[in-house]
Amino acid sequence: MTHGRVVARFGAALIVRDGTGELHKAISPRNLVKQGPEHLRAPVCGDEVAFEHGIDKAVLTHLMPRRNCLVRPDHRGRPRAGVSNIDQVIIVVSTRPSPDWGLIDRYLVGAADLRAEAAIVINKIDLALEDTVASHVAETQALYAGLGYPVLPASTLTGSGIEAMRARLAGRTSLLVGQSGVGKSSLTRALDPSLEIRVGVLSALTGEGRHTTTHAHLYALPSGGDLIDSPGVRDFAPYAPDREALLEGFSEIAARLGHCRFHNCQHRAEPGCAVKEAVEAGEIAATRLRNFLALSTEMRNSA
Ligand SMILES: Nc1nc2c(ncn2[C@@H]2O[C@H](COP(=O)(O)OP(=O)(O)OP(=O)(O)O)[C@@H](O)[C@H]2O)c(=O)[nH]1
Ligand SMILES: [Zn+2]
Repeated sequence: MTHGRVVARFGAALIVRDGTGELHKAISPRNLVKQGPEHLRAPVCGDEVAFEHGIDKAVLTHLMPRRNCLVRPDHRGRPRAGVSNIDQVIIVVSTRPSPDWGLIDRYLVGAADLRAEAAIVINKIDLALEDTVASHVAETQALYAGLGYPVLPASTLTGSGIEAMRARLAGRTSLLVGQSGVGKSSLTRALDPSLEIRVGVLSALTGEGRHTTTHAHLYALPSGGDLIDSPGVRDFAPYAPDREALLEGFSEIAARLGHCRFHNCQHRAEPGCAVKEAVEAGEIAATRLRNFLALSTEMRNSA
């Protein structure tokens, strides 16, 4: 029996990496996992597995318990397991398009929902910007670093910040997320210049090149750590509303709850609201409260 990790999945076909880094084509028996919700039984990218070597394909024998699993609704709204065992969510924003704080806050809650760490990369710092954009970027850095999140400025063009990013990714499994055009693909290539060749190896193994751009992949970085690139989850938001994750994603607001005059305070217009007072005192950013209230409402409505 060999221990391995699922690096990609195409329908029933899996690619599993063993401890030496060698890739194997594999299949999973239907009844590999007999208990639990249907959508969590099949192996996904990121899973730790055990397998036996078969005649032309490896055959999975065990699916190890997951540390976490990103669940997303499919096109019919049913839950589907995406990728698993994520230690860290890397939220990529850029100077152009300029950082969207609503999106950052949503991703932070998503990371908390996974019980994963979060870090923010501000890409394209090489661009000369108008003053308003430059100050918004500086505010972004100050706001989120002030909340305790690592914030890493980077440029795939000059290579600035790429080493710091490698250090941040080493020794764990990270998921890159961020809106279209911020430079996720460029960052992935900057982190691992041999990536294109390795994508080719994967395509050759599966015989289906086009899948490599539409399916989740787990890449071992030469500098250490694994990077998950998953086109389907780039815009992920928590699937199942989770109050605990919301509070963890807004820890500075969570710390004030329970200090308002009214125990059922909605933190909107009530007198004696400790959260609003903190905003007025400049201790909580107004946008953070706005995003917190918007996400709370969203979660209540979908609960
Ligand atoms: N000036 C500058 N441009 C960059 C940098 N990184 C990426 N770009 C450019 O930004 C554009 C988008 O980069 P991508 O890497 O495709 O962005 P992405 O986030 O992967 O986009 P999607 O695939 O749509 O999700 C491309 O034209 C890149 O050349 C950078 O550091 N500086
Ligand atoms: Zn209040």
